[in-house]
Amino acid sequence: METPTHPSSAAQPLVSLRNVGKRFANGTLALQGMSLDIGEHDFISFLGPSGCGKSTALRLIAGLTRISSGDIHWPQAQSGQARGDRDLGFVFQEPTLMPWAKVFDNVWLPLKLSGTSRDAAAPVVEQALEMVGLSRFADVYPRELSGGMKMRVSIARALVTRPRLLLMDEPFAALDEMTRIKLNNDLLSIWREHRFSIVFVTHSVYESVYLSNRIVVMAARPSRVIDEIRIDEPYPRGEAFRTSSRYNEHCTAVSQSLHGALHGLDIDH
Ligand SMILES: Nc1ncnc2c1ncn2[C@@H]1O[C@H](COP(=O)(O)OP(=O)(O)OP(=O)(O)O)[C@@H](O)[C@H]1O
Repeated sequence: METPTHPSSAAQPLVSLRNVGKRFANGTLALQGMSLDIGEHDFISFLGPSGCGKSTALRLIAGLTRISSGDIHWPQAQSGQARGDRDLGFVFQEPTLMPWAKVFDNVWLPLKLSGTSRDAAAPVVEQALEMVGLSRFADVYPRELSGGMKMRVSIARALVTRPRLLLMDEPFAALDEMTRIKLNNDLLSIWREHRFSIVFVTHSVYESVYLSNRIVVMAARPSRVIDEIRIDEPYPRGEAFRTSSRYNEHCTAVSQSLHGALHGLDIDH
C-alpha cells in the first residue's frame, strides 16, 4: 500500500493563486480572496453550495475567464510564458463531443488544433483511449456510447496532450451511482499512474473524501474559501476505504465544515 502522495512542501507549486477575485460585468461578485497552491500530483476538490464560485475558480485557473483582482501564477512555467497550452486539460459536466465525428477524431481534436496530423497523432490518441478503457471504440460515433463512455472519451480528449493539470467541473454529476463509482475508481488509477494534478469540482462530500488528498470548502454570499481539509489516507483507495469508519469520520468532518459554509460560519479544524 502506498503512503499518501502529497507534494513536498519544498517543491514549487504547479499553480499559485493569491487573493484571486472575480466580479462579473453585471456586478456579481463570484469569488473573492482565494489563495491556493496547487502542488504536483495533488488531487484537490472544490466543494460548496451552488453559486459559491467553484466553476468560476476553475475557469479562472484555466484562463477561460479573466481575473478581476489578485494573481494566478504558474511558478514552473518558463519565464515570459504564462503557461504552456499543454499544461492543462478541461473536462466539463457534459462530455461536449462532436456528434458527427468518431471517437478517435474527438480525442484527436486538441492535437489537430495545434497542428498535429491524424497519422502523427494516432499513437497518442490510441494511448489516451487505452487509458480510459475505450481502445475498442475508436471507430464508433458518440451516439453509440453510454453516458459513462462519453465521459471517458471526454477525459481521453483532455489527457491526450499530456497536461500536468486536469480541471474537472462536476464531471460525473449526471451519471448513475454505479457508473459514477466505476469512473471514480478509474480516474484514481489513471491519476496515480500518470501523476498529473487534478482540481475537481463536486457537490458531493462522499465523492470529495473518496477521491481527494485536499478539499477546499467554499461558501456563498460572498463566494469564498472557508476551509481546507486534508484527507491523509493512503492510495489506492477502494471499497475497503469507502466502507471504513475512517471514511465516515472524514465525511462527517467535511459535512460539518460545509454546514458551517451554508450558515456563514467558519469551523475551526
Ligand atoms: N458569466 C457570468 N456572469 C454573471 N454572473 C455569473 C457568471 N457566471 C457565474 N456567475 C455568478 O457567479 C456566482 C458563482 O457562480 P459559479 O458558477 O462559479 O458557482 P458554482 O459554485 O460553480 O455553482 P454551481 O455549483 O451551481 O455550479 C453565481 O452567483 C453565478 O450566478
